[in-house]
Amino acid sequence: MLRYLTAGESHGPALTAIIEGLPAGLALPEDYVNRQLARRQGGYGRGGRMRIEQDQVRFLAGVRGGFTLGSPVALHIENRDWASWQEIMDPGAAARLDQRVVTRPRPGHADLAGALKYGHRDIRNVLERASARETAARVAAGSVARRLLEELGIEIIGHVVRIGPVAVPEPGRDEDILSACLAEAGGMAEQGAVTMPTGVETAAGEGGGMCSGDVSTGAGTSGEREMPPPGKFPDLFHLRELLDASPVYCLHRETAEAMMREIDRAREAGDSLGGVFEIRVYGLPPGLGSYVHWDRRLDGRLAGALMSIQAIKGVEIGLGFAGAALPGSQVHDEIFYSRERGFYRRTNRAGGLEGGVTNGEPLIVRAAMKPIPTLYKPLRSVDLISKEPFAASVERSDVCAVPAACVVGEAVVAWELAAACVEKFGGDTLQEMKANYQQYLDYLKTRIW
Ligand SMILES: Cc1cc2nc3c(=O)[nH]c(=O)nc-3n(C[C@H](O)[C@H](O)[C@H](O)COP(=O)(O)O)c2cc1C
Ligand SMILES: C=C(O[C@@H]1CC(C(=O)O)=C[C@@H](OP(=O)(O)O)[C@H]1O)C(=O)O
Repeated sequence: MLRYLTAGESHGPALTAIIEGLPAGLALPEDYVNRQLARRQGGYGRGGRMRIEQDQVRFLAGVRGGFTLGSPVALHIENRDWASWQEIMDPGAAARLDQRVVTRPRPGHADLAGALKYGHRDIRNVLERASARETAARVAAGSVARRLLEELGIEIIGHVVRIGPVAVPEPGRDEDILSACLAEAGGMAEQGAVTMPTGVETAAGEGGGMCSGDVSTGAGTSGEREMPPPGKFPDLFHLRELLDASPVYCLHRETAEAMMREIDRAREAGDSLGGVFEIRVYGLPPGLGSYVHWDRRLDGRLAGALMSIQAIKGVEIGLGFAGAALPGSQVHDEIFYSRERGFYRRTNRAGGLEGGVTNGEPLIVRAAMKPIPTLYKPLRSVDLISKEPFAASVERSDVCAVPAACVVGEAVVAWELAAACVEKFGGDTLQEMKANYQQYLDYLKTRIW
C-alpha cells in the first residue's frame, strides 16, 4: 500500500511529508521534485509570498545515493517566510501569541468553521494549516509518485482551460480541447503523435496496443475520428515546454492573454478568480482500479483526491456534466476490433475509465476551482470574539491560483495512479514491480489479439 501524510504550518519552519510503500531502487533526484515545486509556485495571479519562497526538497530518509531504499521516505521543504514569523509561530513557550491575532473570519476560507471546531480564539491557528501552502508538500509527494509512473511508461500532463469567465474555445465536432489548443499553439496537432519517450519498453515501445494516446480522442469530442496506431503519444515533451512558457499554463495563446487581462481586472477591483484545469494521463494499461467495491473504484479515488485540494469544488471525468444532457448514443464509446489494433475505440468520452477501472484510453479529468476567498476589498463578516460586524481580514493573498492548482492536480492524480499500480503490481523492488507489470502486459496481449 502506498500512503503519505503531510505536516507543517504555512509560516512555520517547514513542510514535511512521509511516504510509505515505495519499491526500493527508484531513482529519485531532488532536481526532479524541485522542477515540479517550481511549477507550482508559478502562474500569473500569485501574490507576494511566491517571491519569498524558493521551494526545494530535501530528503531526510528513505533515499540513498539518489535511489529509494524501500524504507519510508521523509522529505522536507523549508518555509523561507519563517524568518519573518519566528517570534509568532515559535513552537515553544516563547511564541508571541498576542501578535498578529486574527479574529475576523474570511467567508470562503476555513477560518470560522475551523475556529469553532478546534476551539481556537485566534483564527491564525486555523489558517496556518488550512492554507494551500500545504500543497507544496503534496506536490513533492506527487512528484515521487510521478517518477514511479514514468518507470511504467505512464505520463501526466495538465493545462488550464478556464479562468473566471474566460475559457478556451469550445472544441469543434471533430476536435477535443487539447488538440484544438495545440493547433492554435503552432500546428503541433498536425505533427501528430510520437513514440513514448520513457518507461517499460514493452508498455510503450512495442506498442502492445495498451495505450492509445491520441489527443483527438479526448473528452468534449462529439464526433468520431480514427486514432493513430497503438503505442503512439502526443509529443508530451514539446507540449510541456509550451505549457510552461504560458504564464497561465494554457496552450491557447489568445485565451491565455485574455485570462491574464481578466486577472489584472480582478486585482484592480480587489476581487479574485477561480477556473478549471484538465489533467490527462497517457500510457495507462487497462485494469487499474476495480468495480468490486465502492472504495476501490478509481473514479472515486481520483475525484476524492482532486476535491481534497484547497478550493476545488467540482470534478468531471470524460464528458462529465455535459454527458448528463446527451442521449446514451452520443456518450458511450463504441468498441471496435481489428487484427492490427486489437480492441479499440474511436472516441474517449468516458475519459479512460469504465466501471471505476482504466480501459486503456487516456485518462481525462477536470477540476473546478472556486475564486480565492481572501479579497482585498473584503466581504462582510462578524468578529469571532466581539460578534461585531466587520469587513473580513485581509491576509496577503493570491488573486488567482488556478495554474498552481493545476500542478497540484497533476500531483494528486499521479499519487492515486501510482497507488493503484502498487496495489496491482506490488513488489519490494522496482525491478520486481516492472517484471510483474510486464507479465500483466503479456497476459493482456493474449486477450486483446
Ligand atoms: C495553489 C493554491 C493557492 C491558494 N492561495 C490562496 C490565497 O492566496 N488566499 C486565499 O484566501 N486562498 C487561497 N487558496 C484557497 C484556500 O486555501 C481555500 O479556499 C481554503 O483553504 C478553504 O478551503 P475550501 O475552499 O476547499 O473550502 C489557494 C488554493 C490553492 C490550491
Ligand atoms: C504559501 C502559499 O500559498 C498561500 C496560500 C494561502 C491560502 O490561504 O491558501 C494564502 C497565501 O499565504 P500568505 O498569506 O502567506 O501569502 C498564499 O501565499 C503557497 O502556495 O506556497
